Amino acid sequence: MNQFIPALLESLSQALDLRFSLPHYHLSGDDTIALHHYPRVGGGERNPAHQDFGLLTLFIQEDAGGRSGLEIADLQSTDQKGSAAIGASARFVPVEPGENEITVFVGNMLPKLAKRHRCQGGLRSCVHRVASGDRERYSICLLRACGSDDGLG
Ligand SMILES: O=C(O)CCC(=O)C(=O)O
Ligand SMILES: [Fe+2]
Repeated sequence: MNQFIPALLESLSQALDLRFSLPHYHLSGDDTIALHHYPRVGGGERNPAHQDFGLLTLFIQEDAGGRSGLEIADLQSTDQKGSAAIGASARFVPVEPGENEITVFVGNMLPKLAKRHRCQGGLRSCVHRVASGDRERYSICLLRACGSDDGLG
């Protein structure tokens, strides 16, 4: 993990055409690993629409076949702001990663950093939720934060 994460972040810096190096902002970062177990639920949401606080979130989710329940908001489909209002108005799109794939979400801090570095590209924090489903679901999320001295908290 110690080598993989910086290499992945450097690749993302290039792919997103950022004018700064993402690994730099992680050297002193406080990270959170979240292990989720969602029981089967017939209706409603298992995790309501929200944005993650950090720079990026990396997900590994089991491939149990069928729909996992993880969905992202199409931010073009609403002019609302804030995750609750977006959650109530946006169109949601299922995220179905294949085997051995990692899903990467933009968190709240990355657009702020991009703005600070005057990067183009209109990065926006990903609004996501876990919908109901007739399968149990497990996921592992690594929420990457900035260091506390980066002034973005
Ligand atoms: O379990 C999932 O796939 C989503 C979890 C999540 O959104 C989070 O931990 O912030
Ligand atoms: Fe999340």
